Amino acid sequence: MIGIIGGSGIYNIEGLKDIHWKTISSPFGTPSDALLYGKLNGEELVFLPRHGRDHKLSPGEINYRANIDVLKRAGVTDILSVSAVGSLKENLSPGTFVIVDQYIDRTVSRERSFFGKGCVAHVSMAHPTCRRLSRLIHQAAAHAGIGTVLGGTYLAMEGPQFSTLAESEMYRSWNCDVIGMTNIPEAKLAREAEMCYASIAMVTDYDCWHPEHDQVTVQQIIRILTENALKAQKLVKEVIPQIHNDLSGQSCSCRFALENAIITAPDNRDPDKIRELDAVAGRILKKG
Ligand SMILES: CSC[C@H]1O[C@H](OP(=O)(O)O)[C@H](O)[C@@H]1O
Ligand SMILES: Nc1ncnc2[nH]cnc12
Repeated sequence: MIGIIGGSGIYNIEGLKDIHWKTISSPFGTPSDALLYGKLNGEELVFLPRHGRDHKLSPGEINYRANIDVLKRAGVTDILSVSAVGSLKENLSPGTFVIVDQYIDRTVSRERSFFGKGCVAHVSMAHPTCRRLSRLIHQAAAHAGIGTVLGGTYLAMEGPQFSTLAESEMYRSWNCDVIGMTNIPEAKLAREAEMCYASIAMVTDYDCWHPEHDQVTVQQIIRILTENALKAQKLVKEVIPQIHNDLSGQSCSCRFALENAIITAPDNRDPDKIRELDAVAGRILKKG
């Protein structure tokens, strides 16, 4: 099952048929919204608006753990994240789609793990997005005549305020490509939940560092997103069947991320914590 997390400006999936909203509860609290189930060209998917349907949650208020947990409970194996980002590179102009492959985490006040307090785990984040899914998106986009940049480092900032000029310059000196506020902890939690996660970052602005461009504003972001909405929807439509048909997903390493990650011995694990982890870590915990 494919799950799409829609960011700013993406509050539905066009052409989705047989739709219904379903509220799924999570031991990790309240997710951003109910899940929208539907079929796109006959293939079932679920959609979750990251900030809620009415965009009422700021990046730091989103319950990322609950979001990933309910997607896992819905049977989602592959997550496509769609996000608005600022550009930190001259050549990544507004309108460019970047398929993110690295993150630098500068967020400060978010729950970033399902584990701890009774069951400790350490997963690898060396390659934080799914390379298989990312390649499928890149190929499907090319097939649809949509140019995408395969690979790019996303600087995850806390927000909700945009960066200062000094911060923006510092992130540029770190060779980051794009900047946003939401992909972390989402990508970390998807990895802990053994789900494939890929991120389509749509460049909407040059943040505040570019001498020939005004500082970023929400109005500017929405204008660029509206201009690119069709392209994003087309890309999603193109890639869904490719993901469905890719049988190699079943053996993708993302799906086994917890294989050697839990350090707390079975006898020492807190039963309440284990119950909380029933969906995200069910596969591995059943093994004992
Ligand atoms: C409305 S602009 C800032 C906002 O947009 C991005 O969110 P998302 O990744 O959900 O598209 C950015 O990270 C900020 O949260
Ligand atoms: N410049 C920017 N900084 C952080 N998040 C963003 N989302 C879109 N543009 C952004």
